[in-house]
Amino acid sequence: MDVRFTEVGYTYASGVEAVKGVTLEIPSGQRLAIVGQNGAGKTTLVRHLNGIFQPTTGTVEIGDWVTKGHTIAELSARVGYVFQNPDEQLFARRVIDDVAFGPKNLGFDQERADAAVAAALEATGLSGEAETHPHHLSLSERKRVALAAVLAMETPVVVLDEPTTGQDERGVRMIAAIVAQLHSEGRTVIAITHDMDFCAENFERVVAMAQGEVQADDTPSVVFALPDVLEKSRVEAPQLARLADALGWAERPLTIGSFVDALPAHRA
Ligand SMILES: Nc1ncnc2c1ncn2[C@@H]1O[C@H](COP(=O)(O)OP(=O)(O)OP(=O)(O)O)[C@@H](O)[C@H]1O
Repeated sequence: MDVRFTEVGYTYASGVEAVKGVTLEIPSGQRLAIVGQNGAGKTTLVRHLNGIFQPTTGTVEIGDWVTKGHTIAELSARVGYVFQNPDEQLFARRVIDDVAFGPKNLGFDQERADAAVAAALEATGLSGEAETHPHHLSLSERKRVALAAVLAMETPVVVLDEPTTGQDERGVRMIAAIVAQLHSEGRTVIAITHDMDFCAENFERVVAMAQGEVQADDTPSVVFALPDVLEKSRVEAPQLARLADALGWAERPLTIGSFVDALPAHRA
């Protein structure tokens, strides 16, 4: 399902203008990463997608719905939103109840709900924790419970706010596999991330933000080669690009695959 921000502005009651005139058209099935320094307006922007925020100016559309005409409950059938902090999202005494809440609420029949919950627990590596109290899990596991709770809702749009923060290598790989799976199912994935390696490996489009505005909007190869944008958004290029730079290479591979491909040309 496609998503459209048109000239979106958002000003907090405090007077902080957190988002200024953002226009983005995100086609169905795209994987889009939003990057930028703390306070750039990333979270404020994506919170418009599930109706938590309504734009002060402009419009936000999810498929054929303008968010202003729909409740948060209605929007939750189209947009699954995984909070940066799982403790803002989880409330049940057992992992399985947190994950089953969304499908039940959306009116899935029992068979579909059970299958969706089992698949979400499996994808997040939590099948063995179904009966556990979320508070007995680590923060990184609770983040995966929050992710599972959204996956189980099978929404056409999935928003991930800092999905890899606090995850170990295995957790990051699990999340990358989930992004790939969502993509293969034609679902739209929008993620905020500070992890540029994760961004370069898993997303075909990067929006860099600073001070509430879009500074660049292109493929990772283009955005990570714009020094002014990186500086203004306080973003560093992925590690492999910095390694290539340090080695004196002209090209800037962003992923392990492209680095390996470039290697033979540099063997003396
Ligand atoms: N509840 C709020 N009330 C007033 N101002 C806020 C509120 N939440 C955020 N802001 C301000 O809005 C601006 C954008 O913040 P936002 O959290 O959207 O940025 P961000 O890019 O998501 O940052 P981070 O990477 O830290 O999550 C900042 O100046 C922030 O201080």
